[in-house]
Amino acid sequence: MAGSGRLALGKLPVPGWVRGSSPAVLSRLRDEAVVRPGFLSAAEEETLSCELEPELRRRRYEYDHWDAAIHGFRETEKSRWSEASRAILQRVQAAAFSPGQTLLSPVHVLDLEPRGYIKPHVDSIKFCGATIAGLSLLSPSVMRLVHTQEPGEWLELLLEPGSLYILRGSARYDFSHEILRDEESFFGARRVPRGRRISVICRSLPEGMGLGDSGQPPPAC
Ligand SMILES: O=C(O)CCC(=O)C(=O)O
Ligand SMILES: [Fe+2]
Ligand SMILES: [Mn+2]
Repeated sequence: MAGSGRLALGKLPVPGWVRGSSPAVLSRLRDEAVVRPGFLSAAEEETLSCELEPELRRRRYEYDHWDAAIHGFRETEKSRWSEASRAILQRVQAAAFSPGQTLLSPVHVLDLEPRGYIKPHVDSIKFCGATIAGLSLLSPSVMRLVHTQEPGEWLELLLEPGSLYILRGSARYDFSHEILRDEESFFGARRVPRGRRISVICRSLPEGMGLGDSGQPPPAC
């Protein structure tokens, strides 16, 4: 089965890009922490990175605020996209969100330098709804999810360039997520060397939250 990218774990087939603390956790989060490797074609990856590069290059990487979740990063909130990128984002929307969900309108773009990493956190429930979907570009990385009440329950997602991950429901609310720093970047025994990684993150609005009186979208998470 290894050749097909799936490992049999008990009766449950587990994709080769998800690891977990137990079959029970893997089974419970099967539809709530999802990775789709190769979601983007090589041409689509190129389209996004070429469009993002000039905007990101104008910014400086930020480091080590003592309480900050993200280290070695620059970011932007992007509302205007080329037609080709809009088509990609629409594919993300169709793959990750239900028709009833409204998306936060600027898309969050995060550029982590090779030494950059994201500490465990849960995205703000004030500003983000039940679903988070992210495209990864340039470098592979490992995203670890840990249950906030039961630290023995965890999941690791291998995020190759061109992959899409989706966190929803319990994986989004009850588990923290983090991107491992280079020194700790292993997927099981497999070393996943970190280079510069760009992520493009779409989020749903909290349920019942429209644009409000101001007509302005809420701030990003
Ligand atoms: O880079 C990612 O894919 C995740 C970023 C993240 O967790 C955040 O901005 O809250
Ligand atoms: Fe996050
Ligand atoms: Mn954030």
